[in-house]
Amino acid sequence: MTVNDFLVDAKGLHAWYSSSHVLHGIDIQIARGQTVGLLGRNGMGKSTLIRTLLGHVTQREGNITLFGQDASKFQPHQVARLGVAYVPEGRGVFPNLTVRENLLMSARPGQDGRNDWTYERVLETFPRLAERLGNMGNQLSGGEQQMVSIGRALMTHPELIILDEATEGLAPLIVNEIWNVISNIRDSGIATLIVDRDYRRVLAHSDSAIVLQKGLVELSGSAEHVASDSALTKLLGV
Ligand SMILES: Nc1ncnc2c1ncn2[C@@H]1O[C@H](COP(=O)(O)OP(=O)(O)OP(=O)(O)O)[C@@H](O)[C@H]1O
Repeated sequence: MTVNDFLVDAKGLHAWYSSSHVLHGIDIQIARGQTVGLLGRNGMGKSTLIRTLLGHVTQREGNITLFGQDASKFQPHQVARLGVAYVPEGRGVFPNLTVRENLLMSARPGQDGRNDWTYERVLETFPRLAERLGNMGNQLSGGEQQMVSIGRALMTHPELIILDEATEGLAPLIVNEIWNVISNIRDSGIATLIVDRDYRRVLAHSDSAIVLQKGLVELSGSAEHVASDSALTKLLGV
């Protein structure tokens, strides 16, 4: 694999919130089309790692290469422009825009002109949304908001989608639907970084995984390797 095959190649990442040192030298790589699971107990630094890669955490050190470019000092809009879509914890749906407006607001073709995730395809993928196109964001259930958020991300034709706790607090049937969509995304060749509490499902849907403990990578490798490591359950506190 050549260097350019990595969409994300970050080395020695440190991050702080004021004087609180949260990431202590993390390496993470995501190859084109690859799904990477990011695991760790609460407060171990998963969201901070994501927000550091995206440029939201400004007190940071280390080297971040995104799509072959030095992005160590990039701001969030520069990262988004490269083709990185972020589905944040809490979903980020606009409450006073309709489902239709939420989906269409940021739609754009991919870097290479790719336009396969059309509005129609998103509605086929999430039939529930097709029934609620005129509803406001704040009239949607948590699951529907999550679907809007993922649909909107797909309509930006990203090379990489980052899903932070996409199934958090959702009913089991909706959780299954979201995981099916995650499989479809993977099959369609979009790289994905997934954070989710259900570590078994994360590992079943990932090519590789990294497990954080107190801002450091304690375990990493292929999903099979991580799943079979006897340290895993202890690191996750399960
Ligand atoms: N905005 C912030 N200001 C100060 N400290 C923060 C902030 N966000 C997170 N932290 C702290 O940074 C550490 C890492 O938090 P982070 O949210 O990255 O963990 P996480 O692994 O994503 O856990 P969770 O699943 O609970 O979100 C924690 O100690 C947390 O309290």
